[in-house]
Amino acid sequence: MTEPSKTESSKADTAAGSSRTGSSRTDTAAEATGVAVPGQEHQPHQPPPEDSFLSVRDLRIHFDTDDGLVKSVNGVSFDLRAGRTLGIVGESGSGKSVTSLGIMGLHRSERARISGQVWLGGEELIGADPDRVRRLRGRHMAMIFQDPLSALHPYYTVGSQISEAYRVHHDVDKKTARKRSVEMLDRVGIPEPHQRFRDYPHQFSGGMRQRAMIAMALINNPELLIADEPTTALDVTVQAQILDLIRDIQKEFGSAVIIITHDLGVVAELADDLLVMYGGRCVERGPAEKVFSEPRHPYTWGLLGSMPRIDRDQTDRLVPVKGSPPSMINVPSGCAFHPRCPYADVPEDDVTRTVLPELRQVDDGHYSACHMAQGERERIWTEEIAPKL
Ligand SMILES: Nc1ncnc2c1ncn2[C@@H]1O[C@H](COP(=O)(O)OP(=O)(O)OP(=O)(O)O)[C@@H](O)[C@H]1O
Repeated sequence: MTEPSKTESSKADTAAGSSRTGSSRTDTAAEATGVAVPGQEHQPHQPPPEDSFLSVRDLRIHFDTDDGLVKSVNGVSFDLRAGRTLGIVGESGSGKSVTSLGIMGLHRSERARISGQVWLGGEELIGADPDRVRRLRGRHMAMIFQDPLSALHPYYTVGSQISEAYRVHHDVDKKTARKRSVEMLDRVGIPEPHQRFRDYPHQFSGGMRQRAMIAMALINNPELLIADEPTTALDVTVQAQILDLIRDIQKEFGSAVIIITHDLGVVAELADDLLVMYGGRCVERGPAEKVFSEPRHPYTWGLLGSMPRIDRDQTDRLVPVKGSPPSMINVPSGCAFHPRCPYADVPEDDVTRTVLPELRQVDDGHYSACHMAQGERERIWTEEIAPKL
């Protein structure tokens, strides 16, 4: 990977798509990238596949809180090739944002315990020098947050922040950076971008702030773009524009994209692959079309509704699953989904309560972490349960 410019500043790091305050739950006071989870620090290092731009291996992120250890992410692994889009779905609190902030190296609190491996373009990030991670983050990765105010500094004009994000990584004068920033504001649908360039964030509406943050995230044509609910605050027309823009940037620059959303229309439209999270784990993963048409985990069945279809309406959202998400301090034993699983009561099914189901291949490139979708239980699943759903 090309070494980014050495003229980087922390303000520019902010502008390039990392967070001013991180998330509200991310401590920016310390610069450490976290401490290893006890017992996990001796994982053997396996190099990622050559065709993968981002490889995540056994990522675990826990937080030491006054109430106990919050086990937000418990062993997530995947590969993402350049030019591909991975959709991450799951209920609120399933660990989607913590995973993405972990990939970006944005868990800076000393209370964060992080282990596993994150390889970006062949370079390992977990445990790497924080300055190096910051440089990579500004130049090669960008993140679009749910809350644009977390990325925009209130004291600087929107235009100056976007320009600064560009200048940090390109040896250009202010005029050129300004021209490029105005172009980006225009591309994300900000009206009168020349005038709006001089406005402060509070002078923008919520939707415009979201678009300005997207402009800032995309200005350096990031090779990895993580979009966490990128279009939630926007009306349908602007949503479509933003999704088109993400797609255009991806096509033009072959970026790898991770999209986190509750909106099935967005994943159906953008994602090549889907990763379903529950209780900080990946419970199902595979080509989006397969996961939509033949979901193999009862949780995914629940989320998608009983008749999952790839051609869902744009406004469809993930369906709430009966029962409550697990506590991340006392994650249920065995399969964390078992207290809510309508099929955990099949005869002699103690295994769901005691044995953690591994993520196993159930079809070509399609993985499920459900005892029922594996081995002996495959028959119960395919012959008795699936036909009734
Ligand atoms: N800094 C932190 N300290 C303690 N717990 C945290 C911290 N950050 C996140 N958590 C907890 O980790 C769990 C996963 O949170 P995360 O934000 O990743 O969920 P999510 O799937 O992104 O949800 P949403 O869809 O609502 O954004 C939650 O229980 C959350 O409260």
